[in-house]
Formats: sequence, C-alpha cells, structure tokens
Amino acid sequence: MVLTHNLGFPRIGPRRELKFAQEAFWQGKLTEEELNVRGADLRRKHWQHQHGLDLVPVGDFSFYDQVLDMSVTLGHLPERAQSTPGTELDRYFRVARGRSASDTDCCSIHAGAMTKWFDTNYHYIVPELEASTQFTLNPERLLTQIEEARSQGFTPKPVIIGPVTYLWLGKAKDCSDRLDLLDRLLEVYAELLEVLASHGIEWVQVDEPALVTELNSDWRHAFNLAYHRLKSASAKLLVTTYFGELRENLKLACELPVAGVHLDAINAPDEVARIADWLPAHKILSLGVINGRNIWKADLSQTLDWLEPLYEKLGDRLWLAPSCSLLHVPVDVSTEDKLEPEIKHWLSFGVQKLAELRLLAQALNNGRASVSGPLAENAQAIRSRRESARVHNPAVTQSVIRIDSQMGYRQSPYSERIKAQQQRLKLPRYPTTTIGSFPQTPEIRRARQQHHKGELTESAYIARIREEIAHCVKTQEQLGLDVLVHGEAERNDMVEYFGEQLEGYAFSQFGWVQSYGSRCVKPPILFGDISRPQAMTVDWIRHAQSLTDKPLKGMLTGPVTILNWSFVRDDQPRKETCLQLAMAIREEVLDLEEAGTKIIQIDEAALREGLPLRKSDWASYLNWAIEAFRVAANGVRDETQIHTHMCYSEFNDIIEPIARMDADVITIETSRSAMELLDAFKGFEYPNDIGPGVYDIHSPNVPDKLQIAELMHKAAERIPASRLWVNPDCGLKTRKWEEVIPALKGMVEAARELRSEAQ
Ligand SMILES: Nc1nc2c(c(=O)[nH]1)N[C@@H](CNc1ccc(C(=O)N[C@@H](CCC(=O)N[C@@H](CCC(=O)N[C@@H](CCC(=O)O)C(=O)O)C(=O)O)C(=O)O)cc1)CN2
Ligand code: MET
Ligand SMILES: [Zn+2]
Repeated sequence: MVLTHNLGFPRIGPRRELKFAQEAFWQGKLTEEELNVRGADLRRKHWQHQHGLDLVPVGDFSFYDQVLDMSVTLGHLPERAQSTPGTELDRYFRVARGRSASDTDCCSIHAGAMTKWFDTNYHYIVPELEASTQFTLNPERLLTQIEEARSQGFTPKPVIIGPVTYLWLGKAKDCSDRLDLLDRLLEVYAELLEVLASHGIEWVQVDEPALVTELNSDWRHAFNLAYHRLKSASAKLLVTTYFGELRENLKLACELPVAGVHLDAINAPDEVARIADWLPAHKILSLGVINGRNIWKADLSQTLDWLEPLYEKLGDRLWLAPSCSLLHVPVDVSTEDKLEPEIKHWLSFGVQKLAELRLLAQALNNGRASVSGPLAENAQAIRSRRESARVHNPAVTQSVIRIDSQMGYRQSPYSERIKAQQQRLKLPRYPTTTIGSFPQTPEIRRARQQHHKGELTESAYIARIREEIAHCVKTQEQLGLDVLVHGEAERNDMVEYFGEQLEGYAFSQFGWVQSYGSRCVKPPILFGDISRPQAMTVDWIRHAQSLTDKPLKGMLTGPVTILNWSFVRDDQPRKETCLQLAMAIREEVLDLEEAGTKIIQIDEAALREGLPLRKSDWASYLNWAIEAFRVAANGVRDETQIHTHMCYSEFNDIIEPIARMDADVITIETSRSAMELLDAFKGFEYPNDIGPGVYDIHSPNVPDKLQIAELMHKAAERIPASRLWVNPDCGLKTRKWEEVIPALKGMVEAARELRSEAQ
C-alpha cells in the first residue's frame, strides 16, 4: 500500500479567520484564552480537511510564523525578550512584531528581522544567533497539538525545521560561525526526538530545504554530523526537501542515516529515478507529486504513467505527498462562486490538492479502474484547459515575437537624457519623494468592499477615491515634498489590481495566502495570453496631476513583480509570460507619457525573490527578467523620467544587473542596514540616480529627524550629491496617517538642512 501524508496545511483559514483573531488579540479585543480556542478550532478544521491521509502534519499551525515557533521550541528567543513581563505568547508577539514602551508597558522591544522564505512571498522571523547562544527544549506546543490531533482520530506526524536548515536560516549577529552552534543545538534536537517518541510518535518530518541550495563543504559536513548524532533517536526521521533539485546534494541526502527522504518531484522530476536507485533499500521515499506552489489541477493520468512503474519497484517504500507545505496556496476553491465555471474547473486549492493525492494513492493501491470516474473527470479538465480558446491569443504571441532589441533601449544614454529631465522637472538638490502608497485606511477598504457587494455604485466609489487622492496630494504639498504620488487608494494590492484589469487573468474572492503574520495577499491567477484592453491607471494619475503644479509620479507594477506575485500558467516558460506582461505595461507607460506624466515609476519589488535558489541559475533568470523590465520601461522619450523601486537591502550581489535596467532613478530599502548599502558601492558604482530609503516603514515608530539626517549623510558620503534622492524605504499603505505625517515632515526638513549645508 502506498502511504499518503501532507507536509503542512494553510493556517490562515478559509476566510482569514486567523488574521482576524490575531488582530483582535493585538488590539486587546480577544483574551489569550479566546485566541487559543480559535487556534484549536482552526487546527481541528484543518485536520478534518486532511481526513483519509495516513499521517497528518502537526506543528504546521502557527500564531505568527513557523520559524519563530521553532525558536520557541528550542528555547531560543532573543535575549531582549526573555525577561519581559507577560506570558510566553506575549513574549512571542513582542519578537514577532516589536513593541514600543507605553503607559502600560515598560519594555520597548524591536521586532526580529523578517526575510523571504526561499523563493516564496512568505516571510519568516530570522533566528538571531551569537557565539553565546544556548538552547533549551520547550516541547509543549508540539505535545499539546499531538494530543489534539490524536483525540480527533488522526495519526500525527510532527513537523519541525531540521537543525542544519534552522542554522542556515538564522543570522549571526556577532559575525560568529553559525555552525559552531551545531553541537549545542543537536543536544536539544536529540532530546526533542526522544520526548516525541515517548509520546508515541513514530514519524517526524524534519524539514531541510537548505539541501536544495548550493552548500559549501562545511554545511555539507554539518548534515552528516547532525544526522549521525540523531540516528539513535527512537522516532523515525523523514528528511524533507522542497522547492528544487538536490543536484550535487542528492547523494548526501540519500546517505544520511535516517528512515526516509522527501523529494519535490514537481521541481526535481529528473531526480526521481536517480533517488529511487540510490536510496538504500530500508529507506522510505516520499515523493511530492502534487504541486504545492500553484493552483492548477494536476494531470493525474500523466502522473500515474510514471508513478506506476515506480510503485512496482518500491512497493510500500513509496509515500505520496504534495511537493511542499500547502502554506503557499489558498484553502478551498469550492466556495468561489464568481469564477467563470470553465476556469474554476481547471483549479485546485489546498483541499482539492489533497483530494488529488488520495486519488493517486487509490489508483496505485487498487488500480486505475477503481477510480475511473474521477480520473476521467480530471482528464477532461486538463484537456479543457489545454484546448481552451480563452488561453491562446495569437495577436499576443505575435507581439512578443516582434520584440526587438531596440525596444529595450532609451533614445540616449542616462548622462544625456538626465539633462533633459532636469531641465523639465527643475527639482532641487536631494529631491524628496515617496514610494507610492499612502495609508490604506479601513474606510477606503470598506468603501471598496461595499462597491464589490453592490452597496456603493461605481460612480460613488470613484468619487470617494478621487476625494482620497485629493487629500493625499494636498497633504504632500503641505509637507513640501518635491515629487508627489497619487497614493494608490484605488488599489487592493499592487499586483492583484493589475491582474484584475488585464485580459488573461482570473481572480478569486477568497484565495488568500499568508505573506507574514496577519498580512495576506490574494495572488491573481494568470491563465492565458496577456493583453491590456484599456488604460489602467491613466485617469487616476491625470486627476492627481490636475490638482498640483508639482510633478506627479505615475505608478505601475513591473512585469517581473506581477509574474512573481501571481499564480502563473505552467504551460509555457515563465520568460514568455513575463514578456507578455512587459508588453502590456509598456503600453500603459506610453499612455501615461502621452497623458503628460513626466515621471513614471515601475516597481520591481519581487525581482530579487524570483532569483533561482542556486546562484549558478541566476544569470539566465536575470537576463530575461531585466529584458522584460527594459521592454516595459524604455520606450519613453528622453525627457520622461523612469523610476523603479525595490524593497530589500541585499542588492550587493545583483547591483550590476540592476544597473542594466537603466532606470533613471532607483529607490531601495536600506534604512535598517545602512552599512550594507555602502558595501554595494565598494566594487561597482551605480551609474544613475538613487534614493536609499531613510525611513523604515515596517515599524510603527516615527523616525527621529536626526536619525534620518544621519542616514542621509552616510549616503551622501558614497553617492554624488547630484544623484541622491530622499525617500522612505517602501510604500506607506500599512502605516497610519498619524505616523506618516510627522515622519515625512522630518524627512523633508532633513533634506532641506542637507541642501543648506551643501551651499
Ligand atoms: N502581492 C504583494 N506581495 C507583497 C507585498 C505587496 O504589497 N503585495 N508587499 C510585501 C509585504 N507583504 C504584504 C502583504 C500584504 C499586505 C497587506 O496589507 N495585505 C492586506 C490585504 C490587502 C488587500 O488585498 N485588501 C483588499 C481587501 C481588504 C479587506 O480585508 N477587506 C475586508 C473588508 C474591509 C474592512 O471592513 O476592513 C474584508 O474583505 O473582509 C482591499 O483593500 O480591497 C491584509 O492582509 O490586510 C501588506 C504587505 C511583500 N509581498
Ligand atoms: N508602489 C508600491 C507602494 O508604495 C511599492 C511597494 S513595494 C512592496 O506600495
Ligand atoms: Zn517596496
């Protein structure tokens, strides 16, 4: 019998129940006990969705983040949070979100750093490591949830982050070698595995996705050390990899002294045969056969074609699972009643993916004939998608074929065109601007919701947003900013908004995916060839510009970011899809220019996260990604100024490709790591204008004017004054007006002081 299991279930809830519970708790509207009840309720529902699987994951649920949970299990919260008052949960949220001191609270604490989980749009809280770090076991969360699952009739399989990946995800604060902590860490892992075994646990899923990245010999050695140390554990270990190929680590993974290995067969199909050959005969091979990163139905017959012979060979040693945790897909497509039925028929969210998994297992265990009906239905859906006239648009294919190298080039080099721009814009030295969005207030969101429900007419909604834009423009004028924005009030999200307006996209009502903490995104579904039926932003920008004499920056999301933050088709290379998006954005850019917009910003916030997990694959991605940006941006006249924005500070290693985008101005996130920005300029001088962020918008704290000035001085030491801009790290949509106004006031004053010093 082939066995089925799941690596993790989405925790946010089908209607974002977790988000609302978290936020209510943070606002003091829910007690800790009530929050725990809501958590247990969600877990119960999630396990019910996983009924029929042989093993269900336990410990995949989290009140904020699974990496932070693991830190708690290892007794390893940052020093600064260990002696604060309150319960364990309270300390946990202090690290997750940071907390300012207040009348009722003594202790100001800054949040742990957040960073992207591999190549996904999920963010985890980075473990803070130091030479002196100690670990102590705290298994309570796992033990409670094991009992919960068991009492509900499920066989629990605890999910933990493996010791090597845990260190790999962490950051050494004191430049010490993270691997020096391995011995200490392994003591606690060994203890944890014993405790789990003593609670009747047979299998533990030990996630080691670091195995799909390039590892030097120290890290490879660490894998051997770790699993030799843990091999006497009474629980059986399933070393779990996902998101990519094992390549040079495949042998290493096969030879670890553990009871089984999980391979992502969706991302590493070519390694399946090899791992099946190499894995010693006493080990289990778990294969991730259902894609945990997209929302398409799997082609079950085709999957069975290659699985059947493998099952014949491996027998009971073969397990089936999704490729990775289902954290990255929405919960349930069945409640989507506004999707076109034809398109809905092609889709599979978390609940449906598990049904596909059960079907595959039944087909292997009892023969295809035992599930012939569902298999036929699946085959019909696959065929319908492949042959659908909705998917293919010959005119779009043609327009991509016609892209020539000329289209990615500006008329003149930066050094010449910047003069035309300066003459037209007449900006002061150290021009001040923002990244685009202003606070998305509950009132704006409510108006949009009412409009969706039909409670607010189209014209009333438009009037409401135009008012908001007017307020935003006026506030920026009062603050004395130099380049204004319209504030993005009309956008639910910087990607979903464009998806909704482009042909070739569908969007769900409830397809939420957790991005971090309580924040979710609803990635739109790119199913077909992309075209732009009409201008998407021009009316809003024209309205905003009509309210001010200052230059108003048009605001677009770039093709690479739209691609990386959408669920995209799997029937053509990503490059192809990206170029189609680039052509649509290019048309919008030219329409904005035609409407008199002097500055156009094209955000590429997700360019970095799209980088392949292995450096050796970077160049090919960067080549087409940069080309797509250039096609989108560079069709404008010399006097039109192109801005781009990226929100991550680690851009040292890709500064040259970024320079190739040839945007006139780039604004980037830097305020939390001023030193890293300076590093980037050591070997390579960024040739165009640059605005290093001087206001950390991820924190509710209002930055001090002196702090801002200090960051600007640091930047001015490195970047010629004539090319330096002054701006926040990123958009202000998650902030409140009362935070934004004093912060921007300080920023504008700091820029003025810098100007007067320079004279
Ligand atoms: N796609 C994407 N990825 C990104 C980012 C980003 O901006 N977009 N930024 C970075 C950080 N990630 C972030 C992800 C989400 C949010 C965020 O604020 N999300 C909102 C939802 C945004 C949204 O789509 N809002 C909709 C729906 C709003 C809503 O919740 N409506 C209520 C009703 C309104 C009310 O009464 O409040 C409801 O449906 O129940 C809208 O504005 O229209 C949230 O979780 O709260 C912020 C940052 C990296 N990745
Ligand atoms: N223009 C966008 C904004 O200000 C850029 C955000 S990058 C995540 O919100
Ligand atoms: Zn940003």
